[in-house]
Amino acid sequence: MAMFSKHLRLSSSFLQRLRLHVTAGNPGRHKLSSRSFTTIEGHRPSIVHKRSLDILHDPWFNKGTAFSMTERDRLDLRGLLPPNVMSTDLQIERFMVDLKRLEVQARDGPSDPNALAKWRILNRLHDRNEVMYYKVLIANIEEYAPVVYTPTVGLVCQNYSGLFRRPRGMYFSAEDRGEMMSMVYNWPADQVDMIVVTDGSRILGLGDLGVQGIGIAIGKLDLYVAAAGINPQRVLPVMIDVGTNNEKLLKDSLYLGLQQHRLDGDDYLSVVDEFMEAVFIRWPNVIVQFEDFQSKWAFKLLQRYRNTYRMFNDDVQGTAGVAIAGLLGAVRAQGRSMIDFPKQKIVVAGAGSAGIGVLNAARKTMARMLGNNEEAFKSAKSQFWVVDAQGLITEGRENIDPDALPFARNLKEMGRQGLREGASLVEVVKQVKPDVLLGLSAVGGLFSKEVLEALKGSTSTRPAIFAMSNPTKNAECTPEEAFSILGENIIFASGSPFSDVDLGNGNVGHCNQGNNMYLFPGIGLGTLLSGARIVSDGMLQAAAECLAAYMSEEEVLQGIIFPSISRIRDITKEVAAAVIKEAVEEDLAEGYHGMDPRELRKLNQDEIAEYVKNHMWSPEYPTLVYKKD
Ligand SMILES: NC(=O)c1ccc[n+]([C@@H]2O[C@H](COP(=O)([O-])OP(=O)(O)OC[C@H]3O[C@@H](n4cnc5c(N)ncnc54)[C@H](O)[C@@H]3O)[C@@H](O)[C@H]2O)c1
Ligand SMILES: O=C(O)C[C@H](O)C(=O)O
Ligand SMILES: [Mg+2]
Repeated sequence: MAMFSKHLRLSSSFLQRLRLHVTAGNPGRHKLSSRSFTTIEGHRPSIVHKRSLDILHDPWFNKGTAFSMTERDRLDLRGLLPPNVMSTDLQIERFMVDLKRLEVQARDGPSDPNALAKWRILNRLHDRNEVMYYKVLIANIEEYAPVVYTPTVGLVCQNYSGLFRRPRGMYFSAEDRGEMMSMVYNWPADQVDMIVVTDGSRILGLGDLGVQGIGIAIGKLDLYVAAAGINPQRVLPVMIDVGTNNEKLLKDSLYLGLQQHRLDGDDYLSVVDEFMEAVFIRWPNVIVQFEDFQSKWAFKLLQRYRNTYRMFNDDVQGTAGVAIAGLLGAVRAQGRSMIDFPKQKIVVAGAGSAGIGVLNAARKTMARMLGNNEEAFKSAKSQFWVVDAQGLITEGRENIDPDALPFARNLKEMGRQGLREGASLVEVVKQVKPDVLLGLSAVGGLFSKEVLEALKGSTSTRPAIFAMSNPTKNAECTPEEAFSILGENIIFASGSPFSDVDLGNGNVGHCNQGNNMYLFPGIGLGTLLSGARIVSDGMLQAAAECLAAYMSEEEVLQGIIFPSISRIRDITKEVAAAVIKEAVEEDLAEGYHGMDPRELRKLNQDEIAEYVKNHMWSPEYPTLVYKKD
């Protein structure tokens, strides 16, 4: 209680400060009828309490050369900008010419040497004009998602100390213990819908990058805005800095984070607990996405918070859903029905947060198809062989990780199969002859020539290879390697983007991007708009099934099992609608702003889709109106 009143005091001084800042039209005040929807994220004027240079330096309000002359007069901007008033289109064109200047030498494949330079140009735009930034990103998502997101975001995190200019997001460090409840009021927005938080301990497949991991939270939230239409004023990237075990960073005098080894045990938990309590006190309806936590904590934190808070872990749960959709697509691509999935033999390389997440979800999906009982769940286990850094995981493993234990193979049975504890990946592939080889190991090139040669013995009519580790150099193999060794009759997906492969006979080997980006934005948006108190297994399952069903029969037969990223806004809308529907069915939905749960329950499928669409923010300049304090 004492803590709470301290807060309220801080909160009122904070509010005063905030009044100096922003009062963008509050969409929450609009009452929705269940049958007629107004455009919520529409184009009402924004009231501003500042003028002149303060506006030009504010990325929320800045329009740069696009300010009309009347608006320049109204806001005391005349003379502060070059006189030529530009249309938004011209403004974007001028920016794109600058960005594309790097293109000449940048067309040499996925490891684009100018990627970091492009990120810098885009980041500078993000800092000075939010609307324009998202307009550029959404209109060119295929080209620039790989810059603001995987793989370039990995390079950005690795070099963050050098790239850091203007802060973005919040940092909660071990030194802030006891202060978080008040610190959280230092953030200027009264409404935050989405937080992506990391502790920087496992950034993509690049290991512990400490405080520099904030880049991944920023990149994920860029996709929340671009794909899910979450209003960029209501997203918050967060870094929980409990130290780093990266010896290089500990010795680097330019490192921006706490230079101490990571907290562990109860000390670690107390920091994360305090952070969760603080953000949910200030923003009770926020959704917190956990991102790139080392496996050791990923599962524990998920279990600790998932029944109390609106949160999910993207690497465990988002990845699982995307993999399930891909695995079902791979069955369909063999010309078989999805219900044949429980017959697939699946070898998984990697038993970390992502690998175990996928295994648990795949086993449950098989069990559901086999009758959804204990027996079905038991028998589904026999379809998986899991290989980690120490080889095949069996019950003979000493100090086995409890999360991997359910997938440990029986030693005797393995003996009969010609395998043993710790058998190498190539041995496992040779003996098992799997339908699917799925990598979440973070080891680039793990699917070596030898492993891919062994996969030629697969009993599948169309073997599937999922090289899901990120970024690009950590992919277990490239599509060129896969298609050149196994021929064209395979399904290929990678976590980071690769180009399709010219097979030289007029055919193209399709490279799918199997990345959790196809689910997390829709899971977040659906949870937000349903007002579900928690993110349930059923909601996650509905999201995965929606993605699986999104691809047409024709596409799947061509080996296209995931949509192109250019369709990400559309797929996200559908995923969000599926999540809302499930939340309503499970009686978890508590509504959102003007849409109360009873009204939500009355909506049919099309109306839910419309409700989602109308709540997606689009980058358009609002008219600014000055109001004195
Ligand atoms: N495509 C996606 O959407 C997606 C989503 C999440 C994670 N990932 C990627 O998955 C990778 C792993 O993430 P994580 O959180 O599970 O990491 P992690 O560190 O928790 O797990 C890595 C696992 O790989 C195993 N491994 C290491 N060397 C191996 C080897 N030679 N052979 C077989 N297994 C080996 C380790 O023993 C461990 O079990 C990362 O590269 C990450 O970027 C991709
Ligand atoms: O960030 C990505 O591209 C996917 C995933 O969350 C990962 O950790 O690799
Ligand atoms: Mg991740």
